[in-house]
Amino acid sequence: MTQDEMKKAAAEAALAYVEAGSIIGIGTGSTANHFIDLLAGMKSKIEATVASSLASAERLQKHGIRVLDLNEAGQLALYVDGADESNYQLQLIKGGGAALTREKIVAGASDQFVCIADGSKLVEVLGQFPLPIEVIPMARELVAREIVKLGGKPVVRPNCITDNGNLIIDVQGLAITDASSLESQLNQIPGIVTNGLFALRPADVLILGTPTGIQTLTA
Ligand SMILES: O=C[C@H](O)[C@H](O)[C@H](O)COP(=O)(O)O
Repeated sequence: MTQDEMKKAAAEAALAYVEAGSIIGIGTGSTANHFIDLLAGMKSKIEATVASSLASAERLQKHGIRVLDLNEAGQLALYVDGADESNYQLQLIKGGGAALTREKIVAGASDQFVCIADGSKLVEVLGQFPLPIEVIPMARELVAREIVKLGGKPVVRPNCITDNGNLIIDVQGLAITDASSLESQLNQIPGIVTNGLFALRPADVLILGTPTGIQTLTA
């Protein structure tokens, strides 16, 4: 089974969490794209979606799935999205596709967060994947200096402007043993819009596609 087939298997398993008549929050990335494509097969059963990126909104609309602004939709029952890493507490690193801020907003507006990924994303300690941080452009150098003080190596992601018009700084070299504290600490630095740690609001369910089948972890 390829990595992409495992992503697709996880996305398929997440369909079981979709309740008829509901509005569903939709993440971003290759795994979320599988979920969107599969959701198209049951689009008449749901009311609408809220997308965490312009790319996901476009893909949903191409399938004829209704996309609402979050402000119109209110509290959502379910959010389905991928991740770059998860630990066993279902704390995540996200933002490899630069959509972390909108993803965190939609996850925060959802009662249940079902994360879908291939098995390689499950790790003991977060931080092998560089931590993405969305930064307002004028604060780039300030934020980079503060990250160095925290022991990280900041790398501005080339040719990347987020849907919100900001930069992404990827932070290498962090072994993240207290993800909640680091998430809060980073968000205190002026110019950081948000960081890619989803620890204060982790996933509720993690569905992993593995070579031997689906593995489901719950918080
Ligand atoms: O910004 C992008 C998101 O956080 C994605 O959910 C994450 O990068 C995982 O992407 P993929 O499903 O392509 O591995």
